[in-house]
Amino acid sequence: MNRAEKAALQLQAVAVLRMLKETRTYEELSAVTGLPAGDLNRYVNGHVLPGTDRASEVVESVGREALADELVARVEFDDEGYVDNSGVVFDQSFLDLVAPVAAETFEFESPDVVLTAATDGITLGAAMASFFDARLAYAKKSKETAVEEFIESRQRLASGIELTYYLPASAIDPGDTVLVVDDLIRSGETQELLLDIALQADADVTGVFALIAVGDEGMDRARAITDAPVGALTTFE
Ligand SMILES: O=P(O)(O)OC[C@H]1O[C@H](OP(=O)(O)OP(=O)(O)O)[C@H](O)[C@@H]1O
Ligand SMILES: Nc1ncnc2[nH]cnc12
Repeated sequence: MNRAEKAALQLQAVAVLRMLKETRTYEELSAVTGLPAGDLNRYVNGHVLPGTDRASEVVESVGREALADELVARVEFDDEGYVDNSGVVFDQSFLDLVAPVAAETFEFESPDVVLTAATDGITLGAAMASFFDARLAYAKKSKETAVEEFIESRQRLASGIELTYYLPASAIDPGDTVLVVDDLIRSGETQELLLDIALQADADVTGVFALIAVGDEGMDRARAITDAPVGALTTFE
């Protein structure tokens, strides 16, 4: 490992520890990592960097299960079953850790474009695009100013209200590979619209990923549209 690789690993470990510290005391973090609370405090505050052996242990321990547990600790449901996931989608460092784990778990091929829906999908989309070194495109419920050409997809929801998403036509080229991501899938209506936009763009979908699936309906709906892998970090019933 050269000096730059060591430094990158050490900083990655600090990012993991900071993420875990959000929902834990130093004593609890010590119990999770097996490292002394005093050392953890110095790492998290940036006064000292962990040595490379400790750093690689910390980074390697953050698999799907650890991130899924963290996600569960950060989301809240209201009385009607709606999810408040701002503790996750407002935390870019957490999402940056999710990207490599999602890529490995679901074996998504590296895409040309990560496609998501504004608003709450954007931070996850940015993390995934950065990990894959891909472009990020987000469809919006309104037309972007000064853009002439859009791909648009419209659907009438169960409520009778029509939902339309617009994507600037230049965002995806024919033949691009596209990974569709979103923070949450419930009915799958949003995914259906995003997949339709990818289809209209003549793109190849390499996968669908959500942080949170509420029930199976949305995931099943996505699977009915694409043969590519469809996965969520956590499914809530
Ligand atoms: O599977 P579905 O039933 O379609 O629900 C999932 C969608 O709902 C939420 O977005 P919302 O429409 O609330 O827009 P926002 O991101 O701007 O809050 C969420 O960010 C997903 O995009
Ligand atoms: N925040 C949310 N929780 C549950 N289902 C949703 N569908 C759209 N937004 C949602």
